[in-house]
Amino acid sequence: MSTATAEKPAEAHVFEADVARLLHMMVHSVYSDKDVFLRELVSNAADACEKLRYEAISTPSLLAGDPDARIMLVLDADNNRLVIEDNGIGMSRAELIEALGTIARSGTRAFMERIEASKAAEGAQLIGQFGVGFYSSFMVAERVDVASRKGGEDEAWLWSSDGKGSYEVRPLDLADAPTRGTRITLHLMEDAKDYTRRGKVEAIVKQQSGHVPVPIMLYDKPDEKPAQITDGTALWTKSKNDITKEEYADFYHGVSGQYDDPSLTVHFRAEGRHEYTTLAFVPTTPPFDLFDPDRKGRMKLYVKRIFITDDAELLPRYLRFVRGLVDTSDLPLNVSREMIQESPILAAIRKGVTNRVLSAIEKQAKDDADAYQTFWNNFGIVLKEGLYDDYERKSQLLGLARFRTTTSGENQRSLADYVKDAKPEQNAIYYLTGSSVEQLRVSPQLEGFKARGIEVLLLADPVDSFWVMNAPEFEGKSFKSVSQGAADLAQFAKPESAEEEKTPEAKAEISGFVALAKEQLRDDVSDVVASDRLTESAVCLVASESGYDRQLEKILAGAGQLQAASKPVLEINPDHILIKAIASAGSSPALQQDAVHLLYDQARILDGDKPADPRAFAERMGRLFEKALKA
Ligand SMILES: Nc1ncnc2c1ncn2[C@@H]1O[C@H](COP(=O)(O)OP(=O)(O)OP(=O)(O)O)[C@@H](O)[C@H]1O
Repeated sequence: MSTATAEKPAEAHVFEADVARLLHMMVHSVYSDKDVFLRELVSNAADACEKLRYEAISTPSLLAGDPDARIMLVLDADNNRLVIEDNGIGMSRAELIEALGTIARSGTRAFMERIEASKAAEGAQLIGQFGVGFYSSFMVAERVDVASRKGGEDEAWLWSSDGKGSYEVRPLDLADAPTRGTRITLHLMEDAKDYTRRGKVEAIVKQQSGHVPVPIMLYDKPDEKPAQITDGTALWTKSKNDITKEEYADFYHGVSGQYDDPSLTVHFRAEGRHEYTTLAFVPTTPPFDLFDPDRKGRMKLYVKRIFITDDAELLPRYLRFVRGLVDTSDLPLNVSREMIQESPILAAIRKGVTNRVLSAIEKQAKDDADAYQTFWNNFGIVLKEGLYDDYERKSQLLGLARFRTTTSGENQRSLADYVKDAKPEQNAIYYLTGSSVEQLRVSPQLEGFKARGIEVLLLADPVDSFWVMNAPEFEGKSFKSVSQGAADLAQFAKPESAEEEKTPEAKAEISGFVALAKEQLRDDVSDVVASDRLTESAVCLVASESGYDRQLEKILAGAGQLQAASKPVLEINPDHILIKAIASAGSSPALQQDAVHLLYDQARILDGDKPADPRAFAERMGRLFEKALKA
């Protein structure tokens, strides 16, 4: 019996504003690679088949007489149409409206900003990554009809749109709908007629979607017999030796939605206590969502080749740039959310996969320094989160870390390099944190270290301030900030141009100066000390031995997480000409006082801060200029 197509009129809906904007952009931007629409539709069709397989575990009747998943591509050159049909889960009326009228994903706005600013090629890559796949069909079609019947239901619906702001949904006669699943008919634009050519479609599908785990059938014409063009064998189940580099790359494109080639491929089968297969890739270019606040990984969990979830956190967050999957036969197919979180089997799998991925990265570091450097430039900042997060693997991760240092120039050095070149008497790894390497390089705190030839790590990523606090020793050496506490430089031989002994008068003048500075700056600093840290600059600020590192304090204050900032210590260079001159200017106390405050402000500016009181700073400068110019 026919459904009530005639009785129920089509309902008109307007696209959610974001969808309308997105569609406008898709249609009006000239992407170099329109072929991606096919990859997106085939991938949705495959997902729908996987969802059905999953649902059928608890409700076998859903498969009713048609148990084998398939995707059908029908070429219809006479009518200028291309049809993509699957016998998967299908969509109800509400699901059609929800899935094809809105954009559920949170990253959409960011996507649109990126796509508006992007070049053609990048735009095409972004489509897949942001999960706006279906809408890409409007790049080639002037009208798209989606006929769908949800598994187990006895009604079917037709969604239809020209992509220009609105769409219609109406009931569909069951005879005109797939028995189960979704049929998408693309009414191709004049310049997209080529997508009815067998050669073209077959080549694109094999290249882009050759490894989707559902067989794909191609019909040359609507009523002809189909040919199977891909066999639906999951690539990861094949032996490594039977897989070419290109096949891995194709698979990676599909699983990641990225268009670059993987820089590392990790494929292994674990046997023994737990059985699972992992196929994981490290991208060459960083995925756009690397710094999403949720820091979620994108590894997919399969059980016996059935897709279960991409939310199983199969790798620690600091490896969230890795894309791929784990397929295990050790979990039941109806594994629940709670089970995913608590399963000891998954915990063991997580550990195993993490170890394998890290060893592959370690191997690359050892065997191919250039490739590893690129890896580190892309992902080092994320991997370093593990130095903070992953207690067990801190030492291993320290071994992988690379740093800019006072001696590295534009290169980066490992801690093993650092330790190898350290002074024999040196028992610490010195570092300085800040907001940019350029600023750190000219920091006065480094002078005494540079003068004595002691290398200092320059740490400019925000995460650096956190992990160094609890970093374990590396090859017997602990981490020590050069901007905190005493500089412990006395143990190292002084440079050749060391100062001669000071006269008692000179010593008295310096102590007088220190006393004056303490008195004048008592509200700003916790102490004023003469030190051997400086060789060129007159002053610098350091954190007290017991307080937070200066940079960490700034980060915490910026995030509103600091109750009360601690006062820094002002260190002075007793050999500096300016200090000597001010110290001996006892006959002009007003000038001396101004100079002390200006020195303090100078130290703040060198630290990347503003003067403590900009107005007072300007006035003091003014007085000093006046005096100097009148003299
Ligand atoms: N053939 C289909 N069968 C069933 N549902 C589908 C089909 N095609 C699309 N959908 C539904 O429409 C939604 C939107 O699809 P779209 O391609 O725009 O994004 P997505 O598939 O969610 O994201 P991504 O492309 O990143 O996987 C899907 O999540 C799915 O619920």
